Amino acid sequence: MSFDLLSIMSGISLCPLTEHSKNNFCSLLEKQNSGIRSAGPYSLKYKWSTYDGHAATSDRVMNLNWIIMHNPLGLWNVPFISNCYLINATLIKNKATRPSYSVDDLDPDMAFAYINRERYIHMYVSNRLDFGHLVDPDTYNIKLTHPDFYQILDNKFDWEKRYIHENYSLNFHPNHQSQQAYVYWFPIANRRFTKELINVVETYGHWSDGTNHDPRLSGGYENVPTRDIHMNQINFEPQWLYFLKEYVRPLQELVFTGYYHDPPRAIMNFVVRYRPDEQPSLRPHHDSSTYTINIALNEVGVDYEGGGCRFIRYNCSVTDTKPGWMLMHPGRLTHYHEGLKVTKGTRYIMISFVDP
Ligand SMILES: O=C(O)CCC(=O)C(=O)O
Ligand SMILES: [Fe+2]
Repeated sequence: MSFDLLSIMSGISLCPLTEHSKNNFCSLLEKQNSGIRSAGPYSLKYKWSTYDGHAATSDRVMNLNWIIMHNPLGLWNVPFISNCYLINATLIKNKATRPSYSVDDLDPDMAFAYINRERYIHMYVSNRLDFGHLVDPDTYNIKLTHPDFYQILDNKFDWEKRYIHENYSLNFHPNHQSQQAYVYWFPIANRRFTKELINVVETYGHWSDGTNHDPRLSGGYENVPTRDIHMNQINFEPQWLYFLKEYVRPLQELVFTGYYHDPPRAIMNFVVRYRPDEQPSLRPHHDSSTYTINIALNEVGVDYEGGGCRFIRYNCSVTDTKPGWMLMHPGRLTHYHEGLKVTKGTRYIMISFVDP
């Protein structure tokens, strides 16, 4: 645990604070200078049901959830706080009120709250200011290239704000979807998403060799090989399937009406890399999917030249792709297609064969 002494106000916060949080803490304290205060950077998955016997009533559990939902705003006297709080320094100086973390076999946070209650030291939660959210140390892996990118299952709220395209919700406006030959086009991910995904796969670096022999597949054989990295190779498969369910499936239901498959299934989820001197193009084929998604990860004319996807039956080529925009098209039978030749630079796309 790291200690962050707040010099302006007399207090100690038991968690590293950002400048923004510090300022917010200080302005809170100016208004109410007493006791021990927890100010809002909750871990989103935190369960409030873990009080010891003294504090556990279902009423209280209800109330605390209510506070977290920001309704109504205020300063709340609560029986239990943990993870991130500010303690008035006078409580620490005085031996009789100094925090203690050990009582019988209680966990340290339970013991801390229990002793405060026994001593009539009030603990407060404020939800008046937004302090952001704590990450869950059990799932936040700082060894990953982009830990936040992996947080979709643990903190969907922040993940969505960080990675989903700012115009995603416009896809659901009537008549807003655009298509040609039943190839639909949607903004879905932002530039941070596309850049971080490229970084993650390039850092991993084990691209397939582009031959038909592919030990990653159950049959060991790939009929139409690309140079790619699968999501399970970067330990992102559960996260990716959740992305398909939460952000891709609703768009599919919008445009291919009457087809429901929740959750979507997908075994083949991979980033493809095209380069003139490696694999510049992909021969005509059908995908083994009910529908396929194809998200552009970088920018034509800037990062590469050429490239794109051509649907042969309709003589329809999509070459003006934009990073974070997703093509969605039927996989089998009608949408025989090819990857057009990249003549310069590197083109990256993210592909999923959904419901094979
Ligand atoms: O290059 C493209 O956009 C098409 C890729 C593709 O068809 C595939 O990976 O199955
Ligand atoms: Fe394909």
